[in-house]
Amino acid sequence: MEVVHINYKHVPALPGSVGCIGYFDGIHKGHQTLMKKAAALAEEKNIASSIVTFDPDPWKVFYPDRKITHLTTLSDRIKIAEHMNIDLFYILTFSREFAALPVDAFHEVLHTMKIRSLVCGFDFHYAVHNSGNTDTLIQQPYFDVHVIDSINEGNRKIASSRIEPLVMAGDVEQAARLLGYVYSIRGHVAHGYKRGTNLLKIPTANLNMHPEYALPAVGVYAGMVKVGTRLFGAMINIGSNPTFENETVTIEAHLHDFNEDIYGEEVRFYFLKKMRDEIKFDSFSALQKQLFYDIDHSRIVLKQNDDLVRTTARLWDVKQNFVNVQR
Ligand SMILES: Cc1cc2nc3c(=O)[nH]c(=O)nc-3n(C[C@H](O)[C@H](O)[C@H](O)COP(=O)(O)O)c2cc1C
Ligand SMILES: Nc1ncnc2c1ncn2[C@@H]1O[C@H](COP(=O)(O)OP(=O)(O)OP(=O)(O)O)[C@@H](O)[C@H]1O
Repeated sequence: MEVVHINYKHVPALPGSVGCIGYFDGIHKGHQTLMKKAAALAEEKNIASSIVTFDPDPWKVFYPDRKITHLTTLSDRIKIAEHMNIDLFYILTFSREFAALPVDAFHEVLHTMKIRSLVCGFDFHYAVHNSGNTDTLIQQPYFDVHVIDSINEGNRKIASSRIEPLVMAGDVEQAARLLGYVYSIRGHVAHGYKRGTNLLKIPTANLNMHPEYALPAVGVYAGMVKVGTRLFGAMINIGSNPTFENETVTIEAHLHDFNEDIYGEEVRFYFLKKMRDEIKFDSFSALQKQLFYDIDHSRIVLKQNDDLVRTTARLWDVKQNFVNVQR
C-alpha cells in the first residue's frame, strides 16, 4: 500500500481508483465494510482501491486547545488499512481553508485525484458547514457513488464515538466486538519504582503512552504485549497502586514467561478483558498472592479468546505469537 500526502491545491498525478472516504478512527467493523466494498469494486473495474482520509483531525483544527483522544493514531490506521486489501492511502491535509470548500469544489478535488467511484456511509457529510451529504454526492457529474447502509450492533450504528467511551469505561470486550479486534495503545517502556521486581518478585514493564490514545479505565486487565514483532500474553494494571499510595496513574504489564530487559523499547499493550478493580491491600504479601492469582486468571482469559487474539496479531504483523505458548 502506498501512502500519499495531498494538499488539495496541488494534487499530484495519481492513478484512477475506487475510493472510500472518511476519518476512519479505529477502522471498526463499519469502516471495514466500506473498505471491503471499495476493494471489491476496484477488482471488478481492474483499477486501484484507495482510502481518502484527513489529517490532522478536523476537531484538532477547530479546537486546538482541547485534549482530543483517538482509538488509533494515523500510523495505526495506515497499518490496519494494509490488511484491508487497499492499494493507496490518501491523506488530505485538513485546514480551516479546506473545511470551507464549497460542495462543488470538494467534488472537483476528488475528481482531480482521479476517484472513479466513491464508497461512503449513509451519514457521510463534507464541505463547508458539513453541507454536503450522500444526495449531493450522488448528483455530482464526475464519479459514481456507493452508499453503505448503517452497519449496526444491537440496533445502533457502530461508530468511533461509541467505541471510545466503552474503552474509557473499561468495557474493552464490547469495544473489541465493535472493532473486530482487541483495542491497543502504543508507547515506550519507562522506569517504574522497581517494587515489582524487588519486593513482589513480579516484574512489570511501565508504559509511557503516546498521548493521543483513549486510556482504558483504571483496573486490572488480561491482555497482550507486543515487543518488536513478538506477542506475549500479559496482565495489565492501570492505576495508582493504592497499596503503595502512588500519586500518579501508571500503566504497567507483567508479561507471561518473559524475562528480558526492554527499557526504552517501543511496545504495544492490548486490552482483552477487565478482570477486576484495583484494590488497596493490607500487606505486600496479600497483593502478591492476588497477583499470582491474576496471572492464572489472565492465562485462562487468553485461552478462551484465542481466535480474537490471532485476528489481532495478524492485523499488527506479529511474527511470533507466544500467547498460550509457554517459553
Ligand atoms: C496485573 C497487576 C495488578 C495489580 N493490582 C494492584 C492492586 O490491586 N493494588 C495495588 O496497589 N497495586 C496493584 N498492582 C501494582 C503493583 O503494586 C505494582 O506492580 C508494583 O507496585 C510495582 O510497581 P513498579 O513497577 O512501579 O515498581 C498491580 C500490578 C499488576 C501488574
Ligand atoms: N457503522 C457504520 N455503517 C456504515 N457506514 C459507516 C459506519 N461508520 C462509519 N461509516 C462511514 O464510514 C466513513 C468514515 O466514518 P467516520 O470515521 O468519518 O465517522 P464514524 O465512524 O461514523 O464515527 P463517528 O460518528 O464517531 O465520528 C463515513 O463515510 C461514514 O459514513
